[in-house]
Amino acid sequence: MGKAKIDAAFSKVLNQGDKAFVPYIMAGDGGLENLKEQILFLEEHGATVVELGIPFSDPVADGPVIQEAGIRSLASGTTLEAILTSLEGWKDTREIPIVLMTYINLIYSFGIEKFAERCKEVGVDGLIIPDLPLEEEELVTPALGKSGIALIRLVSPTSPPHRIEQIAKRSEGFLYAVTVKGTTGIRSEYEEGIEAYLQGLKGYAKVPVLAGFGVSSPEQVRTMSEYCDGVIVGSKIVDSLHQEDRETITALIAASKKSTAHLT
Ligand SMILES: O=P(O)(O)OC[C@@H](O)[C@@H](O)c1c[nH]c2ccccc12
Repeated sequence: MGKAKIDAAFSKVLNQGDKAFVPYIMAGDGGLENLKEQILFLEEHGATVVELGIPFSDPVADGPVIQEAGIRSLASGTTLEAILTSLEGWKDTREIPIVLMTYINLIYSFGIEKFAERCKEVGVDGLIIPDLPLEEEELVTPALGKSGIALIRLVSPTSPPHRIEQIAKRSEGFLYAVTVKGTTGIRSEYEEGIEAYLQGLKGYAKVPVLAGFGVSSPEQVRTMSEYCDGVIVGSKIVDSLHQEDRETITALIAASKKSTAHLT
């Protein structure tokens, strides 16, 4: 459970020569009653860990596709407690580790200690809290440490080097390397810099380094994975689930596997 479960999932994938693939989905988009089927689908098709977004009224770090998914989810009545209860109901059915992506406000109003305990109970293995800066981490790290839940840190190319080093050294579960400055779609201009940036992170991090933001095609999955341990794909997965286009999802996951690495 927890951190150890995430570590084991990455070791397994990386030891067999594949790259890690972490899909992001918004809990309750398409109805919370479908969460189990959605996650088991991702597990069955070879995802390494699922990043599960909790819908929130003020999602400052989410892009437009994810924001829309959050609005749909909230409109269908999804609550944090209902998500946790759903996860608890079938925790023995899944093997894939679950990482919740949620803002600090939600955790704070739930109660930090209570939240960490509840996460452990329902089989949540890690947390991503995008609006929790390094300086404020102490707010949650004692409770998470006690429950064995990994705190996944994010770094971005705009973080100053000493800060990147500090964050990377503390990383647990995996290090989330944001690969774009600002908006997506200008990847080719960054390619050279990105390679050095990701390889630099690998030098500091004690856990796998995964690249996220703007990865939306099998080709990008392969290219980005060359420089690190794998990728996180959000908007494209959320959009494909919403469009009921499961083939796009399986093709993205397949691109992280060694056996398809030669295909274009
Ligand atoms: O959507 P993209 O470009 O594929 O990037 C993943 C990202 O959306 C997902 O990990 C995420 C959703 N909300 C976030 C908030 C902060 C950081 C990351 C996220």
